[in-house]
Parts: sequence; C-alpha cells; structure tokens
Amino acid sequence: MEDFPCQLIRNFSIIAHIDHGKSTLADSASGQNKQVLDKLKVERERGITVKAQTATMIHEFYGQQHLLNLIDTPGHVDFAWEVARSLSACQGALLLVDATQGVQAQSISVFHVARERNIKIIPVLNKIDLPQADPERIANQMCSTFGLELADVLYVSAKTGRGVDQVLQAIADRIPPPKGDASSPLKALLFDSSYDRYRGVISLTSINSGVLRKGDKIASSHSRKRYEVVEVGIMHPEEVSTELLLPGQVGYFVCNMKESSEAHIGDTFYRQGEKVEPLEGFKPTRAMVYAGVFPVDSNDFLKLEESIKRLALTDRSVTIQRESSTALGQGCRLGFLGTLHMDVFRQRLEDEYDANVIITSPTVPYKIVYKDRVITISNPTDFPDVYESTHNVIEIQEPMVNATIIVPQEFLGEMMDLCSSHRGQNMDHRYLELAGAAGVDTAPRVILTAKLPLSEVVTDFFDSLKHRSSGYASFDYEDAGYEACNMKKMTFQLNGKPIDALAMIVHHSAIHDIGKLWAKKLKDVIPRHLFEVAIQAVVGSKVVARETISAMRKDVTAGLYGVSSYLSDSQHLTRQKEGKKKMKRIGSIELPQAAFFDVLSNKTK
Ligand SMILES: Nc1nc2c(ncn2[C@@H]2O[C@H](COP(=O)(O)OP(=O)(O)OP(=O)(O)O)[C@@H](O)[C@H]2O)c(=O)[nH]1
Repeated sequence: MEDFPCQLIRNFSIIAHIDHGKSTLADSASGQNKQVLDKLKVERERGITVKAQTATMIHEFYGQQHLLNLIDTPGHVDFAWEVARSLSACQGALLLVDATQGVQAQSISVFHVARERNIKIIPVLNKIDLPQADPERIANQMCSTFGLELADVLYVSAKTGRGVDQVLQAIADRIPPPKGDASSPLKALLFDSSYDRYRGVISLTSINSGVLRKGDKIASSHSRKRYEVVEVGIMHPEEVSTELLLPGQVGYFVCNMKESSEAHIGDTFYRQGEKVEPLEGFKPTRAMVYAGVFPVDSNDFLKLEESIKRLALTDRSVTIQRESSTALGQGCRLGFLGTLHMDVFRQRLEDEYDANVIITSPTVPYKIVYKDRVITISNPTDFPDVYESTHNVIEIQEPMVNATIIVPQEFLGEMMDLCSSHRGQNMDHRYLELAGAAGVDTAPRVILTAKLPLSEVVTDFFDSLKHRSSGYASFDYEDAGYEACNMKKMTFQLNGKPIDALAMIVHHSAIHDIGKLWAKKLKDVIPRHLFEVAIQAVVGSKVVARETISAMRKDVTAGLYGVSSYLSDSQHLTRQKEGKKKMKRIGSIELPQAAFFDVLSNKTK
C-alpha cells in the first residue's frame, strides 16, 4: 500500500437511476464478469443493489499503477441515505444514464446528493450497444437537465465493455486525488460496517489523515472506547489484508469490536493518546415507515428476534423495538426507510434466516401536538381514539414528501389524477426537453412535481404509478416536513373485542371505504363458529362498517369431532396442542394465526 500515495488514488462512486447499469459497469471496470458487487441474494433476485459495496481496483495510467476505489451505491429512493454515506468517501462520481431511457427521477435525486457534496461529476451514457439507444438526444437532455457540458459526456456499453477504458481514464484525469497527510495524526472515518461470526465487526473506513497499521491502538471519538487493530486491508473486491492503509485509501479494519452497535457510522477513529477533532459525521437515518413483525408460530419469537438483530447488523438503518400484541403475541416493531426497504428486509429474513413472519400494515410516524408537548408515535395502538375536544390534543401532523414523477406526456393526466386521489397538493409540471427535440418517434416527457402525504406513498402508490403509466413513470421523493392532517384511528372488533394488530390510521375521507374493505377481508379468513361473529370497523365510538359470519349448524361439527375417536389419546392430545399453538383467541373467537398472515399480506384480495 506504500506504493500508493494520495496522488495515485481516486475514490469514486457510480450514481444512477435503478437499472441504468451501475453494477454492470462496476463489474466491467473491475474486470469481473459476474455481479460480484451485488452480493445479497435478494439483490440478485430483484436485480437491485441494496447495500453499498466497496471494491478496490488497480489500473495503470501514464506508466504508473493507480488505486481506484469504487464505492457502489444503491439506486432506490429508500436508500438515499446510503448514497450520501458512500459519497462522503469520494471525490467524484460517475452519473450514469441509460441511453435508451434518458434521465429518470432518481437520476435527478442522486445528482443533487452528489452536487451537495461538491464532488466532481462525470456524465456517462450507458447501453449504447442497444439498437433503440439514442445517445445524442439523451446526452443533450442530460446536459440541459444538469447544466453539464456536452463535451464531457462519455459513451459506454457496460455490457460489451465498449468505452469502459475511457471511463477509467476520465476517472484518473478528472477526479481529484484525495488530500491527506501521512505525518498528521490518524483520522479514520468509519462509513460502513458488517459482521463476521468469527472476527466480529468489520469496519469500512476511509483514511483522512495519518496511517492505520495492524497492531495500532485506536479509539472511537463517539464512544471513547479503545481498541486494538488486528487486521487491516482493502476490498479487492473480497477482503485482502495489507500491512497498512494510507491517507486517501479506502479499506477495512477489524479490531476487538464485539457488538455491531459499537461501530457508529460516521465515527472518527484516532490513535490512543492523539485525540483529534472528529470529522463531520452523518445525519442519523430516520425511519419513515414502521411495521410490527411477528412470528407465524408464536413459539418462534426468540428465534425471530435473534434473526432480526443479526440481520440488522448488516443494515444499520433498521430500528428495532420489542412489541407485544394480544392478537399476535410477542414481536418486534421495526422502522424502515421506506416500503421497498421493508420488503427487502422481510425477504432477507425469510431467505437468510428461514423465518416465517407476519408484518402488520405499514405506518408513518405521526406527531400528536398537545397543549404542552409534542409526541411522535409510530404505532397505531398509541394513536388517541378520539382527540377532538379531549386529551388536550391541538392537532395531528403527518409527514409530507415532495414527489417528482417523470413520465411521457400522454400519461400526464393519469399521473395528475393519481396524485389528486392520494391527496396531492401544489401540482406543477414542465417539459423535460424542448418541443421537437425529442424527435418524431419519441413522445416528449414531463416532470410532474407534487406534495404528497408520506402515508399515501407507502401504500399502493408505486404499484398504481407503474400500472397507470404502463411502466413508463419513474418516481422519487424527498422529505418535506410535517403538516396538520385529519387522520382517525380505525380498529376492528370481533363481537366487540378489538384486534389490536389490525388498528390503523386512516384519513377521514377514506374511513368508509377502508372499513368496508378490511371487514370484508376479515370475513374471508375467519372460520365459522358455533355462534354468529360480528366484524366491525370502529372509529371513535362509531361503527363505520360491518360484516357478519353466520353460525355453523351443530350437526356439521358432529362428523368433524367424530374423527378424533380414530386417534389414540396421545395422538389426539398432540393434535390439539399443535392446533392450539397456531390459534389465537379474540374474546371467544378462535382465529388461526395464518389468517392474520393472509389478511396482512393481501392474500385475500
Ligand atoms: N444491453 C445492455 N444492457 C446493459 C448494459 N448495462 C447494463 N445492462 C443491463 O441492464 C440491467 C440493469 O443493470 P444493473 O447493472 O443491474 O443495474 P443497476 O443500475 O446496478 O441496478 P441497481 O443497482 O438495482 O440500481 C441488467 O439486465 C444489465 O444486464 C449495457 O451497456 N448494455
């Protein structure tokens, strides 16, 4: 590593809209032909990158070996925080745009994240091998959207490798080397971490100044805890240990850190006895979507909790709290960055930990403004039942987002309609390119902006957006603070007994529709009993929807119970026990746990 002083190092990221080819370009630049950078199974299956991965490559320019550190970034809106975090270790970024699709909603949002960090941006057009690619037009579009120079645009096919050498050359020529002084005290920024069963926490670091060596005694600025470095190295792209890491270099270190919580993202490590001014850290992640996660079989709670904790070690943006529900037993309340993040986490739990889970409907955090205080709640159970005139509640506020939708002109009406039906405000639109510039065959595209309640975005918004634009719309959003709202808590009762796990917060205009929909869903999954079962959707003290399951006739059960006489006593007992484990009792009504799974995973639609 001593052969690579700062001026021979380039730290860069690739930023792009989802599917524009980041991982493919990363693989082809690092000389790999399979997707090594996308390591998680769910990422391979869904073709998305969830967790930023780091890889170091060695390339020769001007007769000298250079160290290129690529920090891969995820492309989805939910993971904007990961993008910002990855960029903090970079001096430049390749802004990749698909030459068949053009600038999309996330191209714009990731561009802004990079601009804010003031790093060098290299515009790259990808997929020029495809017959439908229109590089010239898209290059113009990119330059006018981002205020870049046409002469700076590079044209590549990450798939065939065409143009990739020019990209590497541009990285060497245009991105400034990191600054850093080897003789100054050590400042190592921790920007990511992972967990290894045998070695404990593995910290990804970028060395700001000083030298990090194996055997060094270091300390955390955040916790003041002391550690000894047992291993340092680079990601090549798997871990390769080295003797040391120099300023500007990006790599990993292992110290005697046992708990992942000790690896505080954004922390600065220094040499013991050489305390330094810590580097600017990161804004902590804010969970925006919460849901309860319960085991399908309530006996599996401890195992589930353990799996969730382990998984959260590789995904630090998830928040975890224990939660218990009379209907679903023990579980955890998890906070996610968005709904895709939630789905990915759930799928990883199932794939990697073989967990069978029930996830409650997602809730956004609401602010309850009392006369003398404001509290934020993330569980519908904590939402006041009635708040007008009681409880001293002044108002309820909900999180808002500024949404950007890019869509061919012909779908503009559909998209405006979609936004209005999701309580959109301040709608505005403009054309992405000048009239005529798009050519005869290509419909001009429009950028539609609107302010939407986050709670509307976390439900079926994205699916409807794709559906109603025949898949052409791209969508992104950013935080837009809180606004007063008229939300109500809706609960569902079976013969008067509430099912806590199904409580939800609903906009007053949607109360009847949602009440009806869910009462119907419940009717479909609740087995008949010997007595009538009333399903009621309740808001405050008002029943807003009702379904009834009529009683089962006595003689129908006679045959059923008759079966038991063929079983031995012990067989009978085990069967009963097995059955009981999976049943939940709401008052005198027995409900299979699986019914919750069906209702909450929309299996009943
Ligand atoms: N024809 C062609 N296909 C490409 C090229 N680059 C990428 N692709 C394909 O485009 C799809 C998306 O590429 P990825 O590299 O997975 O995209 P990504 O940007 O990493 O996606 P996320 O990480 O999920 O945001 C894959 O099917 C690639 O094979 C290219 O230059 N030409």
